[in-house]
Amino acid sequence: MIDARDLRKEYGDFVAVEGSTFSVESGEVFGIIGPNGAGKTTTLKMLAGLLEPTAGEAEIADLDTQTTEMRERLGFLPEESPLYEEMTPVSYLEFFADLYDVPSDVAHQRMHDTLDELDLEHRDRKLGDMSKGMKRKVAIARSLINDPDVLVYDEPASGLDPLTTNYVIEFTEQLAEQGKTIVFSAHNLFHVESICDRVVIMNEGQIVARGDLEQLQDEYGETRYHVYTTVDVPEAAKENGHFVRVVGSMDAVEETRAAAESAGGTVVDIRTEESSLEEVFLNVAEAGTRGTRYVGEDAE
Ligand SMILES: Nc1ncnc2c1ncn2[C@@H]1O[C@H](COP(=O)(O)OP(=O)(O)OP(=O)(O)O)[C@@H](O)[C@H]1O
Repeated sequence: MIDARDLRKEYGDFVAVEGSTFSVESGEVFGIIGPNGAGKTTTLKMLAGLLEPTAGEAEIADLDTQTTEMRERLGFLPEESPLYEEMTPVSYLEFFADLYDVPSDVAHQRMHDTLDELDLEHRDRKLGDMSKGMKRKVAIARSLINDPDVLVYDEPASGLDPLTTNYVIEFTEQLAEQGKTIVFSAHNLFHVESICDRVVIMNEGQIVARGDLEQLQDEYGETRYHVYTTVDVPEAAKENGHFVRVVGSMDAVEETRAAAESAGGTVVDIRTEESSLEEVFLNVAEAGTRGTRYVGEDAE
């Protein structure tokens, strides 16, 4: 559904995004994560046709992202979405429906259905008088007014309280269940982990790791084994009437078993724990940065 090939964006002599190649299948939820300044917003804006790549190209459903036809099939939610303060949610959404030539009866039904799902009241209140969470919901409704197949969401839950954040993340998940293809960036890796099928990790303008969570865990994470014993063993903690020692290898599991048996006890349970996306991310970030970021500098 989405094909990005060798995307590059330069601002003057600064390279914000370099050699970004990835594809997103129809119906997939695809996460772009990375530290501040990694190039996530720049990538998303190139996908949404709002920024022209310096080199490379992106296509959505075989349409170049710089074309109007493609933009009509896409819903973009910017990280910051300034809304027209004097408008109400209804007049604002009507305005955008008009831009997309959505017939007004269809637009009304659609906007109220979306606002119902988002639980947004006070639809005739001025946007300037609304809370940040309410404004975000209106911005989300705007991204859906043309009933797009593809959604590009930049930090959909940025700056929202935990309750509204959950609402927005669950809503995004529902959109995926309805068959929308979603590309989004987020700093909260727990959210990414909970709804993304695949992820790319960006650092300093480049994709430095990619895959589904299992692949990323295999490559950059570690398995921890929680070994439960009936007797105390070195480095064990007491837990619910047993002792538990957390180790990082099967050899250490066997050592723990031997220690328990020599103290007259046994191993009663072994549970495995995989790295979270957050740990994977930190491991990838620690693995190093690329060092050069300016046009003309030799890559290291
Ligand atoms: N218009 C611009 N002119 C010059 N540099 C820019 C411009 N827009 C972005 N940059 C730079 O490009 C780099 C990537 O920015 P981008 O906004 O894509 O990062 P990001 O990963 O989305 O960061 P964040 O997580 O902080 O939102 C940053 O170093 C930023 O300062």
